[in-house]
Amino acid sequence: MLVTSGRQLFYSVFAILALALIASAIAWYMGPASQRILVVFFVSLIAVVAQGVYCGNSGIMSFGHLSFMAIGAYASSLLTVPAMMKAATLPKLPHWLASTETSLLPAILAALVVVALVAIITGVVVGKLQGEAATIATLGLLIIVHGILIGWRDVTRGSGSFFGVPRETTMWVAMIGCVIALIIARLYRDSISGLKLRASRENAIAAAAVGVNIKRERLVSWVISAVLMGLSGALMAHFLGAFSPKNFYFVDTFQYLAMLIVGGMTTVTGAISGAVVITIVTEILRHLESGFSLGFIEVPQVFGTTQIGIALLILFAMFRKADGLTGLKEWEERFIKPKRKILSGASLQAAEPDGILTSKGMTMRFGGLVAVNNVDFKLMPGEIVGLIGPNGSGKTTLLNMLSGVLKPSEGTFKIADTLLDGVPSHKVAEHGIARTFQNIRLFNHLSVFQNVLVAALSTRGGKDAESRAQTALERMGMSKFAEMDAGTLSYGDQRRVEIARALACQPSLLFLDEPAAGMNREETDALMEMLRGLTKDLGIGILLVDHDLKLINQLCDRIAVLNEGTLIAAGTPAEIRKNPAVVEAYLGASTDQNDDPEGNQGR
Ligand SMILES: Nc1ncnc2c1ncn2[C@@H]1O[C@H](COP(=O)(O)OP(=O)(O)OP(=O)(O)O)[C@@H](O)[C@H]1O
Repeated sequence: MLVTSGRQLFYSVFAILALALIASAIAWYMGPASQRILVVFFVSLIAVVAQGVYCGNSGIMSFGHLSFMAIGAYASSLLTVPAMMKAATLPKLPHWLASTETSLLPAILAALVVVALVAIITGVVVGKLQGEAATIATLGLLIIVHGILIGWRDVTRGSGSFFGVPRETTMWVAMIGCVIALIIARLYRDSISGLKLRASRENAIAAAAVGVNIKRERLVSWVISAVLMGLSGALMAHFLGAFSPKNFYFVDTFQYLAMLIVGGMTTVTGAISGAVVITIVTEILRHLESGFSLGFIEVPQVFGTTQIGIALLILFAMFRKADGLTGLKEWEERFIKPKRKILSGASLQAAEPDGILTSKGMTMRFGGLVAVNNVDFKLMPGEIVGLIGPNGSGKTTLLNMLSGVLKPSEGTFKIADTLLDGVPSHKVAEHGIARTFQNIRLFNHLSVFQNVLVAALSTRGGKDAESRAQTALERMGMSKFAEMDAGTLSYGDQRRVEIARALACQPSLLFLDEPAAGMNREETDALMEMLRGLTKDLGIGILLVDHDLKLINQLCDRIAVLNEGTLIAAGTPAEIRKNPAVVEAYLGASTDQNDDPEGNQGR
């Protein structure tokens, strides 16, 4: 399923086809030299867009993707090189491989299967790592595969040239391959998997909290990008006719990444723009590299002019256009407004009305600091419980444990009879717990609608996702902002969108971490009404952390008080107001609670 407007996709695919055909027609008219440049451009563009599928959507830079290009090149060439040639140049090949001689298409398909298998294995390993560690692992992959290619002489001819490959990548073959790759990359970006991955790139903790299985989505994009990379390698091999491991190492990695960075990592538009700019600059600099005359002065030959020029271009892009020349949006997302069908309102009723949360002995230690100490706690659907305490008393840490963001040092918690301690955040979300964050964690560069849709798609098996997303936005009064980027909204609206995103999960229990922060009194009162509605109409149980004691007192059925990580009191608002331990710890011993029955001091 695709999650973008059909209109936008139609224009995108149409533009890809039109551009490819126009470029091919011009090159065909201009002759063989132009056609050769265009073949290299098309094949390079496949590699760039392939890297974008992983790097752009996941936000993790990969230095290792040329390994897949190499595997695609060698695997397909081993199948297409004539048997007689193989007998002469690779005498130690296994018999079945030495005698196999296929045409280009089956060879490519077989090579892509090999690439996909290697990608699945390496993807599982790389997927265990985060951020820079994952990037370094991809660098390791590049070096390992390069080493294998050099060492496996019987199959690859080592560091020597692998020659005799039929030159079957014509301009039209390269064009078809490129168009297929671009369309796959574009469709992937707006597939359910692509959207979830982009959400995790924006904010991994929030994505997991709404049910996104980030490891799985990264693996999917890794495999798709590897297969496209393999296609690029196979086509490159059958264009060059001869190649060696150094064609798939650092220099070309740098070249393709430069195209991606300069154009814009996250879009197909960016990949195309980057490939065009770098190809033109490379062609110009290559001509200048051997020296040139300015009329009055002779500029001598300078080796490395091309690489230096591209590096300067990257620096320029980093300083002036950090998101690349085309930014974070596809061209059609900027110019063509999506049309959404209004779907009949899906119910956001608590999906597990008997999903009672019970925790026992919850403890969290950060080194020597006990942030939460042996806390027992209960929350039922349909009730609102306030969690209060001075700054640093452990409220957010408790919420983080109960939502799977942090693994408790000790203690257990369960929903109904299902034990959840140690369960990752995305699985906790599937059991009916949704949350918002103290420091707003929206997917800033996704639209408001996409923010909420990700949550709906990732929970309840994705059933009625669009309809749930629309209903959640309506309930929070945010429908009017649906197509705006979430990061551009005011603070208060961002908090409302975060609650709408949590509601789209159709939770039984909702944790709100300081939802009224940044709101004025009027907005806070409206929020209070809205939260009451959630418990009454939908039967959702709310755990509310806030320093606004007026809000807590007026809204909550029960209040739990933490001090220095320990639960010091629990009871009705009236009981808590009279509790001397609370007054002592929370309001300060000198404060007479009767002076302020609304308890506004803690704000
Ligand atoms: N990831 C972490 N690593 C180390 N210490 C942490 C971490 N998270 C929280 N702490 C510490 O644990 C204690 C409890 O922090 P927590 O944020 O849970 O308190 P809080 O009651 O939510 O505070 P506030 O009301 O200011 O939000 C603090 O001393 C804090 O510095």
